Amino acid sequence: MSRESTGQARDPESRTAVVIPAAGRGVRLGPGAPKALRTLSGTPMLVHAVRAMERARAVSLVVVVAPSDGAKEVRNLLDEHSLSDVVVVPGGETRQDSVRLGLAVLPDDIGTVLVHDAARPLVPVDTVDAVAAAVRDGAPAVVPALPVSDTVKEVEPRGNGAPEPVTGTPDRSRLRAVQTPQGFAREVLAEAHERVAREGEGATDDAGMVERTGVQVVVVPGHEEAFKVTRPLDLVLAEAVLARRRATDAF
Ligand SMILES: Nc1ccn([C@@H]2O[C@H](COP(=O)(O)OP(=O)(O)OP(=O)(O)O)[C@@H](O)[C@H]2O)c(=O)n1
Ligand SMILES: C[C@](O)(CO)[C@H](O)COP(=O)(O)O
Repeated sequence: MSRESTGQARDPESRTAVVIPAAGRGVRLGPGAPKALRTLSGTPMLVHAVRAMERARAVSLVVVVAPSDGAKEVRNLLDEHSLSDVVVVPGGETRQDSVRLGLAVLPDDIGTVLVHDAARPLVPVDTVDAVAAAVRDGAPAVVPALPVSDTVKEVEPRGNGAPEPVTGTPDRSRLRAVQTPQGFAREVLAEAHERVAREGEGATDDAGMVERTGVQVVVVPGHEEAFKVTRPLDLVLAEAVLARRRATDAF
Protein backbone atom coordinates (compact mmCIF):
# COMPACT_ATOMS: atom_id res chain seq x y z
CA MET A 1 0.00 0.00 0.00
CA SER A 2 1.45 3.41 -0.94
CA ARG A 3 1.88 6.00 1.78
CA GLU A 4 -0.55 8.17 -0.18
CA SER A 5 -3.40 5.72 0.33
CA THR A 6 -3.00 5.44 4.10
CA GLY A 7 -5.18 8.49 4.72
CA GLN A 8 -8.23 7.67 6.82
CA ALA A 9 -10.75 9.74 8.73
CA ARG A 10 -9.53 10.46 12.27
CA ASP A 11 -11.16 8.74 15.23
CA PRO A 12 -14.19 10.98 15.97
CA GLU A 13 -13.39 10.67 19.68
CA SER A 14 -9.92 12.15 19.22
CA ARG A 15 -9.30 15.87 19.64
CA THR A 16 -7.46 18.56 17.70
CA ALA A 17 -4.61 20.56 19.21
CA VAL A 18 -2.65 23.53 17.89
CA VAL A 19 1.04 24.00 18.59
CA ILE A 20 2.07 27.65 18.21
CA PRO A 21 5.83 28.10 17.86
CA ALA A 22 6.48 31.56 19.33
CA ALA A 23 10.09 31.22 20.49
CA GLY A 24 11.78 33.16 17.67
CA ARG A 25 13.59 36.47 18.18
CA GLY A 26 12.31 38.23 15.07
CA VAL A 27 15.72 39.31 13.82
CA ARG A 28 14.35 40.40 10.43
CA LEU A 29 11.85 42.67 12.18
CA GLY A 30 14.69 44.61 13.79
CA PRO A 31 15.63 45.34 17.42
CA GLY A 32 13.02 45.00 20.14
CA ALA A 33 11.13 42.40 22.14
CA PRO A 34 10.82 38.83 20.80
CA LYS A 35 8.55 39.05 17.75
CA ALA A 36 5.58 37.18 19.25
CA LEU A 37 5.42 39.72 22.10
CA ARG A 38 5.40 42.80 19.90
CA THR A 39 2.04 44.49 19.70
CA LEU A 40 -0.47 45.05 16.93
CA SER A 41 -3.12 47.61 17.85
CA GLY A 42 -1.93 47.35 21.46
CA THR A 43 -2.27 43.55 21.73
CA PRO A 44 0.71 41.16 21.52
CA MET A 45 0.95 39.29 18.24
CA LEU A 46 0.88 36.00 20.16
CA VAL A 47 -2.46 36.88 21.76
CA HIS A 48 -3.92 37.61 18.31
CA ALA A 49 -2.64 34.23 17.11
CA VAL A 50 -4.01 32.31 20.11
CA ARG A 51 -7.41 33.99 19.77
CA ALA A 52 -7.49 33.10 16.07
CA MET A 53 -6.95 29.45 17.00
CA GLU A 54 -9.46 29.46 19.85
CA ARG A 55 -12.14 30.84 17.52
CA ALA A 56 -11.80 27.74 15.34
CA ARG A 57 -14.55 25.20 15.89
CA ALA A 58 -12.18 22.26 15.60
CA VAL A 59 -9.56 23.30 18.14
CA SER A 60 -9.78 22.02 21.71
CA LEU A 61 -6.24 22.58 23.01
CA VAL A 62 -3.63 25.28 22.35
CA VAL A 63 0.06 24.83 23.21
CA VAL A 64 2.33 27.89 22.96
CA VAL A 65 6.07 27.38 22.64
CA ALA A 66 7.64 30.42 24.30
CA PRO A 67 11.17 31.86 24.08
CA SER A 68 13.32 29.59 26.28
CA ASP A 69 14.08 32.47 28.68
CA GLY A 70 10.55 33.88 28.54
CA ALA A 71 8.10 31.10 29.40
CA LYS A 72 7.05 32.75 32.67
CA GLU A 73 6.49 36.10 30.96
CA VAL A 74 4.36 34.41 28.28
CA ARG A 75 2.36 32.53 30.94
CA ASN A 76 1.61 35.81 32.72
CA LEU A 77 0.73 37.54 29.47
CA LEU A 78 -1.76 34.84 28.49
CA ASP A 79 -3.30 34.87 31.98
CA GLU A 80 -3.73 38.66 31.74
CA HIS A 81 -5.64 38.15 28.49
CA SER A 82 -7.93 35.46 30.00
CA LEU A 83 -6.12 32.69 28.12
CA SER A 84 -5.26 30.56 31.16
CA ASP A 85 -6.37 27.36 29.41
CA VAL A 86 -3.40 27.63 27.02
CA VAL A 87 -0.44 25.36 27.82
CA VAL A 88 3.00 27.06 27.71
CA VAL A 89 6.33 25.29 27.20
CA PRO A 90 9.84 26.71 26.63
CA GLY A 91 11.14 26.55 23.06
CA GLY A 92 14.37 25.59 21.33
CA GLU A 93 17.11 26.94 19.09
CA THR A 94 15.22 26.46 15.82
CA ARG A 95 11.60 26.49 14.76
CA GLN A 96 11.62 22.73 14.32
CA ASP A 97 13.08 22.23 17.83
CA SER A 98 10.32 24.43 19.21
CA VAL A 99 7.58 22.50 17.41
CA ARG A 100 9.04 19.19 18.66
CA LEU A 101 8.98 20.50 22.25
CA GLY A 102 5.33 21.47 21.81
CA LEU A 103 4.41 18.06 20.39
CA ALA A 104 6.02 16.39 23.40
CA VAL A 105 3.37 17.71 25.82
CA LEU A 106 0.25 16.74 23.86
CA PRO A 107 -2.14 14.41 25.72
CA ASP A 108 -2.88 10.94 24.32
CA ASP A 109 -6.34 11.77 22.99
CA ILE A 110 -5.02 14.30 20.45
CA GLY A 111 -5.36 12.78 16.96
CA THR A 112 -4.98 15.89 14.79
CA VAL A 113 -2.27 18.52 15.22
CA LEU A 114 -2.14 21.96 13.65
CA VAL A 115 1.11 23.93 13.72
CA HIS A 116 0.64 27.68 13.47
CA ASP A 117 3.25 30.46 13.51
CA ALA A 118 2.71 33.13 16.17
CA ALA A 119 4.04 35.34 13.39
CA ARG A 120 0.81 34.83 11.38
CA PRO A 121 -1.53 36.54 13.87
CA LEU A 122 -4.32 37.46 11.47
CA VAL A 123 -5.19 34.12 9.89
CA PRO A 124 -8.98 33.94 9.37
CA VAL A 125 -10.89 31.29 11.28
CA ASP A 126 -12.25 29.72 8.08
CA THR A 127 -8.72 28.90 6.96
CA VAL A 128 -7.99 27.20 10.29
CA ASP A 129 -11.21 25.20 10.16
CA ALA A 130 -10.67 24.18 6.52
CA VAL A 131 -7.21 22.76 7.30
CA ALA A 132 -8.45 20.92 10.40
CA ALA A 133 -11.45 19.51 8.53
CA ALA A 134 -9.29 18.20 5.69
CA VAL A 135 -7.11 16.31 8.18
CA ARG A 136 -10.03 15.00 10.17
CA ASP A 137 -11.59 13.79 6.89
CA GLY A 138 -8.51 11.69 6.17
CA ALA A 139 -5.71 13.73 4.57
CA PRO A 140 -2.51 12.98 6.54
CA ALA A 141 -0.88 16.36 5.89
CA VAL A 142 -2.53 19.61 4.73
CA VAL A 143 -1.03 23.04 4.05
CA PRO A 144 -2.80 26.29 3.15
CA ALA A 145 -1.10 28.14 0.31
CA LEU A 146 -1.57 30.82 -2.32
CA PRO A 147 -0.37 30.99 -5.92
CA VAL A 148 2.76 33.14 -6.20
CA SER A 149 2.25 36.50 -7.89
CA ASP A 150 5.89 37.23 -8.75
CA THR A 151 7.98 35.31 -11.24
CA VAL A 152 10.51 33.28 -9.22
CA LYS A 153 14.15 32.76 -10.24
CA GLU A 154 16.59 30.13 -9.03
CA VAL A 155 20.08 31.58 -8.53
CA GLU A 156 23.59 30.76 -7.42
CA PRO A 157 23.47 32.52 -4.03
CA ARG A 158 26.29 35.03 -3.55
CA GLY A 159 25.15 37.20 -0.62
CA ASN A 160 26.26 40.73 0.24
CA GLY A 161 24.13 42.16 -2.56
CA ALA A 162 26.50 40.80 -5.23
CA PRO A 163 24.91 39.96 -8.62
CA GLU A 164 23.70 36.35 -8.52
CA PRO A 165 23.72 34.20 -11.68
CA VAL A 166 20.26 32.90 -12.60
CA THR A 167 20.08 29.12 -12.98
CA GLY A 168 16.40 28.73 -13.82
CA THR A 169 12.85 30.06 -13.90
CA PRO A 170 10.35 27.54 -12.49
CA ASP A 171 6.90 27.35 -14.09
CA ARG A 172 4.94 29.76 -11.87
CA SER A 173 1.63 28.00 -12.42
CA ARG A 174 3.01 25.07 -10.39
CA LEU A 175 4.30 27.15 -7.45
CA ARG A 176 2.46 27.91 -4.20
CA ALA A 177 3.51 30.10 -1.27
CA VAL A 178 2.85 28.10 1.85
CA GLN A 179 1.27 29.44 5.04
CA THR A 180 0.16 28.09 8.40
CA PRO A 181 -1.68 26.50 10.15
CA GLN A 182 -0.39 23.29 8.64
CA GLY A 183 -2.42 20.27 9.75
CA PHE A 184 -1.36 16.67 10.30
CA ALA A 185 -2.44 13.31 11.58
CA ARG A 186 -0.54 13.28 14.85
CA GLU A 187 1.48 10.13 14.13
CA VAL A 188 2.55 11.47 10.74
CA LEU A 189 3.95 14.69 12.22
CA ALA A 190 5.54 12.88 15.16
CA GLU A 191 7.33 10.46 12.82
CA ALA A 192 8.61 13.32 10.66
CA HIS A 193 10.00 15.19 13.66
CA GLU A 194 11.60 12.02 15.05
CA ARG A 195 13.28 11.44 11.69
CA VAL A 196 14.61 14.99 11.53
CA ALA A 197 15.93 14.77 15.10
CA ARG A 198 17.59 11.42 14.26
CA GLU A 199 19.07 12.33 10.89
CA GLY A 200 19.66 16.03 11.47
CA GLU A 201 18.00 17.24 8.26
CA GLY A 202 16.43 20.67 8.54
CA ALA A 203 13.30 21.98 6.82
CA THR A 204 11.71 25.40 6.81
CA ASP A 205 8.22 24.04 7.45
CA ASP A 206 6.64 20.96 9.03
CA ALA A 207 5.13 19.78 5.76
CA GLY A 208 8.62 19.74 4.26
CA MET A 209 9.68 17.26 6.94
CA VAL A 210 6.62 15.12 6.29
CA GLU A 211 7.27 15.08 2.53
CA ARG A 212 10.62 13.41 3.22
CA THR A 213 8.88 10.51 4.97
CA GLY A 214 7.01 9.72 1.74
CA VAL A 215 3.60 10.81 3.01
CA GLN A 216 1.49 12.79 0.52
CA VAL A 217 1.04 16.44 1.54
CA VAL A 218 -1.87 18.35 -0.02
CA VAL A 219 -2.42 22.06 -0.47
CA VAL A 220 -5.73 23.83 0.24
CA PRO A 221 -6.48 27.51 -0.42
CA GLY A 222 -4.72 29.88 1.96
CA HIS A 223 -5.69 33.48 2.67
CA GLU A 224 -3.99 36.84 2.02
CA GLU A 225 -4.53 37.84 5.66
CA ALA A 226 -2.59 34.79 6.86
CA PHE A 227 0.68 36.47 5.82
CA LYS A 228 3.72 36.16 8.06
CA VAL A 229 4.92 39.24 9.92
CA THR A 230 8.60 39.05 9.03
CA ARG A 231 9.89 42.54 8.13
CA PRO A 232 8.93 46.03 9.39
CA LEU A 233 6.57 46.75 6.48
CA ASP A 234 4.52 43.67 7.49
CA LEU A 235 3.63 45.47 10.74
CA VAL A 236 2.15 48.34 8.70
CA LEU A 237 0.12 45.87 6.65
CA ALA A 238 -1.08 44.03 9.77
CA GLU A 239 -2.25 47.30 11.37
CA ALA A 240 -4.12 48.14 8.17
CA VAL A 241 -5.85 44.75 8.15
CA LEU A 242 -6.91 45.21 11.78
CA ALA A 243 -8.20 48.72 11.06
CA ARG A 244 -10.26 47.36 8.17
CA ARG A 245 -11.65 44.61 10.41
CA ARG A 246 -12.61 47.17 13.07
CA ALA A 247 -14.32 49.31 10.44
CA THR A 248 -16.30 46.36 9.08
CA ASP A 249 -16.76 44.50 12.40
CA ALA A 250 -15.15 41.47 10.78
CA PHE A 251 -12.75 38.89 12.21
N1 LIG B 1 13.72 28.95 17.62
C1 LIG B 1 12.56 29.31 17.10
C2 LIG B 1 12.48 30.09 15.92
C3 LIG B 1 11.23 30.46 15.43
N2 LIG B 1 10.12 30.08 16.11
C4 LIG B 1 8.79 30.53 15.64
O1 LIG B 1 8.54 30.10 14.33
C5 LIG B 1 7.64 31.02 13.70
C6 LIG B 1 8.11 31.37 12.28
O2 LIG B 1 9.44 31.81 12.36
P1 LIG B 1 9.93 33.25 11.86
O3 LIG B 1 8.89 34.06 11.27
O4 LIG B 1 11.16 32.98 11.07
O5 LIG B 1 10.29 33.92 13.24
P2 LIG B 1 11.70 34.30 13.81
O6 LIG B 1 12.60 33.13 13.85
O7 LIG B 1 11.37 34.95 15.10
O8 LIG B 1 12.20 35.39 12.74
P3 LIG B 1 13.67 35.78 12.32
O9 LIG B 1 14.16 34.66 11.45
O10 LIG B 1 13.51 37.06 11.59
O11 LIG B 1 14.48 35.91 13.60
C7 LIG B 1 7.54 32.25 14.59
O12 LIG B 1 6.25 32.28 15.19
C8 LIG B 1 8.66 32.05 15.59
O13 LIG B 1 8.39 32.57 16.89
C9 LIG B 1 10.21 29.30 17.26
O14 LIG B 1 9.20 28.98 17.88
N3 LIG B 1 11.44 28.92 17.73
C1 LIG C 1 6.36 27.68 8.25
C2 LIG C 1 6.39 28.84 7.30
O1 LIG C 1 5.69 29.93 7.85
C3 LIG C 1 5.71 28.44 6.00
O2 LIG C 1 5.78 29.47 5.08
C4 LIG C 1 7.81 29.30 7.00
O3 LIG C 1 8.51 28.30 6.31
C5 LIG C 1 8.58 29.76 8.23
O4 LIG C 1 9.82 30.25 7.78
P1 LIG C 1 10.71 31.20 8.66
O5 LIG C 1 11.98 31.43 7.91
O6 LIG C 1 10.91 30.47 9.96
O7 LIG C 1 9.95 32.47 8.80
